[in-house]
Amino acid sequence: MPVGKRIYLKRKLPDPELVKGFEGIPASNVADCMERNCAMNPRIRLMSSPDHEMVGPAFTVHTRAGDNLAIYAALRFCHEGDVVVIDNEGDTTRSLIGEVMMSYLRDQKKIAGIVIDGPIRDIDNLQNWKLPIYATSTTPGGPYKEGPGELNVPVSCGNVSVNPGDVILGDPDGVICIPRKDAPEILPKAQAFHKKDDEKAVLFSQGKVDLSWVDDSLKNKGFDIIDDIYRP
Ligand SMILES: O=C([O-])CC(=O)C(=O)O
Ligand SMILES: [Mg+2]
Repeated sequence: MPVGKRIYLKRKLPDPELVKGFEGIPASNVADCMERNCAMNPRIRLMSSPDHEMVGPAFTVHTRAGDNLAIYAALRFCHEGDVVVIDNEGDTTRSLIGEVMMSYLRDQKKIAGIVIDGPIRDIDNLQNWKLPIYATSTTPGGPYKEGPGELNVPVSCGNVSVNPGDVILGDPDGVICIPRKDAPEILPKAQAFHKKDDEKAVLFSQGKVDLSWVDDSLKNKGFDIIDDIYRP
């Protein structure tokens, strides 16, 4: 098996009902149930205009920096409902994908979304699409198509480890990764957290909140509250 050029067609997949369960829960609420320790770096941001959250199992791509042969391979082998997650070795100089490839992924493969740790192009059209597209930036400079690269191996995307079949959740705040084996434990916690968070926002808006802990914390940490102006 040529390490660096392996295309795994199979992944362990999460229960589809479980994946569906995350729909409608803000990524921030789920992240809070994972000790706030699962969010991709904010360099990866929403580039399109979806009217829904992105959720689906990760179809992972490790591509050579600035090269999209492995992404073309993903076009062949990914499945409906997948979130295609692309590790581009941190390159920021070449777009990996544009409107042409995206059209195939949206209309033929019917993926749930795509997360690219690197630039894209053709943003004038893609920015209006409903397909959730996350990427770092844009550049007209295009990719090469030489390889190597691998599909459905562990990758690093936005500084987060993603395994094939992990649950990927994205909303306008950004993207998180919920490891497949942890997802059944996280879902009920996130559902409860979401309900409580909504209630908390209403109470805060009405001023029905006890903030005395802030005073205690400031005191314990040695803050100085000064009843004067700052003099440079
Ligand atoms: O040239 C490429 O490989 C990528 C591209 O612009 C497109 O998909 O529209
Ligand atoms: Mg193009």
